[in-house]
Parts: sequence; structure tokens; C-alpha cells
Amino acid sequence: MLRYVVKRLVSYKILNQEITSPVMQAEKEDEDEPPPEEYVALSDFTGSDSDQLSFASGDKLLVHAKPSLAWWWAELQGVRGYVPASHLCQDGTEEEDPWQDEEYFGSYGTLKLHLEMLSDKSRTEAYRQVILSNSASLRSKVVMDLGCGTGIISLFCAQLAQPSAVYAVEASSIAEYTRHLVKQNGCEEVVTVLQGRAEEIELPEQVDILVSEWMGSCLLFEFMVESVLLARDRWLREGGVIWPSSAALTLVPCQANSYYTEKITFWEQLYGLDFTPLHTKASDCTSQPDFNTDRVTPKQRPLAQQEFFTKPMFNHLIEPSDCLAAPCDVICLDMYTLQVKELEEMKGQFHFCVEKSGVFHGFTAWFSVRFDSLETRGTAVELNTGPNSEPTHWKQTLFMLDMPVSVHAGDSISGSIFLHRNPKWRRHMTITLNWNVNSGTEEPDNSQAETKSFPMWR
Ligand SMILES: C[S@@+](CC[C@H](N)C(=O)[O-])C[C@H]1O[C@@H](n2cnc3c(N)ncnc32)[C@H](O)[C@@H]1O
Repeated sequence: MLRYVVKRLVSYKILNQEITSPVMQAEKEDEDEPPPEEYVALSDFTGSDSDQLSFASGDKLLVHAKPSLAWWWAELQGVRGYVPASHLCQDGTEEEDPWQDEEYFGSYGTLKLHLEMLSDKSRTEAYRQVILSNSASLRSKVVMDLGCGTGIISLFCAQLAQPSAVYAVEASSIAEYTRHLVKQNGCEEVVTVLQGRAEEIELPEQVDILVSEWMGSCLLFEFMVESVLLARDRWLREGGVIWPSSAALTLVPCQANSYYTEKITFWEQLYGLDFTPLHTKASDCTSQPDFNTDRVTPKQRPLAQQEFFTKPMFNHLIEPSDCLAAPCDVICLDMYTLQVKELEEMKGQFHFCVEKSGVFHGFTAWFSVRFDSLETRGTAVELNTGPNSEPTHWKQTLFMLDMPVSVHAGDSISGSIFLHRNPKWRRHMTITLNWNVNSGTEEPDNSQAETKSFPMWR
């Protein structure tokens, strides 16, 4: 579901935002300070630096300056500090829709995204294979296809199996065309297209199978999974089946030589001139805190790293040879038991044994989903979006470290990953990686724990 991401990037222009130092701004405020705006905290926040302000859900804060989209300069009970904008909303004023449904469903109302998804053979064939290999068990069953788009999964059901009914639910305006497609393919007796949000539509009966293609970049981005869980609790009969049945997010430490060269080494020699201050921490540069990351640190990050390595990179296709260790599943979801509230914060651990010497540039993430078989002794179908499978339109997601680290076979990289759903923008999240590189030699280990947060996208 990269399609929606790209649109967001363009519209937010996050990476190109103009940042004013709030220190400068705060000084200026004394002279001609505009009146502060009152905001209410949506959730608790504990500052991780001395210049950050901690607050509790429901606190009323005065916002004095908005130096970036992510971090504001605010006051609580006379104390001032930086606060994450995503944790605040304005009381009493009409807020933007936290689900951004107009834009989200607007983009699924066009053919562009459906063309991209239907062109993805690995993805679409995986769903086809699930229906085909379970066709006997699907006979006379009732199916709900949540977010049917052009109706491809519903049509597979009608074409390859004999369900008694398929309810194809779609909130975007593409649903009007889906009805024509169902008729055109002679499936109107079985497939009923219902236009509306899955959370709001009414079905005439409970369903035996709930199928959906809901996965986003890094599995959860877009959080369509929430709609699937709510539909499961409302419409799936007891003992019913959910496809995909489970999902996993996988991580690997990797090299990313060409991306690093393109964005960092590039500045070293330009037309016989030295542009290295753009990627090197220079002591004589004006100190400007980094407002783009999830934490404001007093550490100054070079401009190139700030601009290119703050957000993760979608559209990355990692070569298996660039994986420095065996990949590790860091988050595993059981779609039968997962609860909506668990989506707010998810944590996983990793421990990688470096298998070959190289440069550790970052981590690459991807996901896989599994569809349990309904047939006795049937085999599960897996859709894997990793580097050892056919590329999909999701590709993989690259998280660049600010500074590459040389690693050797026998070293280990261990740590944790933390997915924090944006309390305000419900389709977004921040991924925080904490890691430690330990040398495999007998020498004393001086390695330091590192941490970096990557907003996706707000
Ligand atoms: C990733 S697309 C999959 C489309 C189709 N199932 C396919 O495989 O080609 C997800 C679809 O779900 C729809 N959708 C997302 N959330 C929904 C919700 N809560 N209710 C109804 N439709 C939803 C979107 O508009 C979009 O068309």
C-alpha cells in the first residue's frame, strides 16, 4: 500500500519544510510574541531530554512556537519545553480528520492504485491460490471481502469456489465500478457489493470467512488492520476463518552502499570543490536542533543525514547479498486474538549474528502473511515480501543509521524495535530502533547503545 504513502509525502512536504530554530524563535517572542495557542494533550508524553516537556493526557498546554511539523515549543504550568505536535489537539476547534479518510478513500477511488496492486502478481496470485486451494471448503460458505477494491478477491471466490454469498465491502467510489465488474463477469448472483466503511455497513448475516488485503508498508502503516479487527469482532461467526490468519514483521541489518553513496558520498567532490560540511558534523555550524526526528537532541545532525535519513525509505529493494545476518521476525500477529488497543504500542526484540564483514548502514524491514488452510492436511499459503521472494509493490523499507558502522563476521547486533501509533494521525506511526553492536572478539567491548526514531510519516 505504498501508493497512499507517496501521496502523503508529496502533500506534507515534510522533508522540505523550513525549520527555524525555536531558540531563536523563543528569544524573538519576548519582543513581539504572538499570543500562545491553547492545546490539549491527547496522551501522556515523557520527555527524554532536558529540553522536552513531559505532560499527561488532558493537560492544557500553551503553544508559543511551531518551529517544525513534529516539534512545538510549549508551556505547562510556567515551564517551557519542546513537545511532540502529534500528541496535541486544539480544544473546541474543528480538527482535521485523524483518519484522513477523504484523501485516503479518494486515492482508492482512482484506478492508479488498483492498477499497481493488480499488477503485483505475487500479491494477487497469493490470494488466488488461497481461494483455489480451499475451494472445496468454501462451498456454501458466506464470505466477507473487506476493502474489496475492484472486487478481485470476491471474483476469485465466485469463479473458483462455490460460496453461498460474498459480501464485497468497499468505502471508496471504486465500488460503483466494482458492481459493473461483478455483473460483467456473471457473478452478481453470488457477489453483493456494499459501498461504505466496513465499520458502518450492515450485513444480513454473520460470515464464515473474513478475507482482506489490508497490509501496508512495514505491515501496519495505514492501520487498515483496525477495520479488519472490528469487522472480525462484529461479523465473523464463532469458529470462522480470517485470511490472512497471521502476519509477521521481519528485520535485518544491512548494507546500503549505493543509497549511501547517492545521498552522502555525493557531497565529497563536486566540480573540484569540497561540499563535505553538508554531511559532516561541523563544529562551526550554527547549532540547530533536529526537529524532524521523534526526539529533539542537543546533538547536531549534519544536514544530509537530517534530510535523507530521517524518514525510512520506501521502495527499497534489498539484495539478499546486502543482508549482514539472517533476518529475524520481530513482531508476530495472530489475527484471531489481536486486539485494537494492542496496535497502539508494539515491541519486538532482535539478536543478529553478523555472518560476513561489511558496512552496517541500517536495517531493512518487510512483512509476510500466512493464510491457514481449511482443508484437512492442506498447506498454508504464505505471501512474503522479503528479498528472497518475488518483489512485490510493497518492496522493502530501509531505515538508515546516521553513521555507518564497520562490522565483522562473528559480531552481534542486538536490540529492540518499538512501533508507536500516532495518537493523533491514526494511519501513521513512529518506529524506534535501539541497537548495540558487540564485537565478536575477546577485546573489551566499548560499544554504546544507539537509538533512532523514524516517523512514518507524521
Ligand atoms: C489494499 S486495497 C485492496 C483492494 C482489493 N481487495 C485488492 O486486493 O485489490 C484496500 C481497499 O480497502 C478499502 N478500505 C480500506 N479501509 C476500509 C474500510 N474501513 N471499509 C471499507 N473499505 C475500506 C480501500 O478503499 C481499498 O480499496
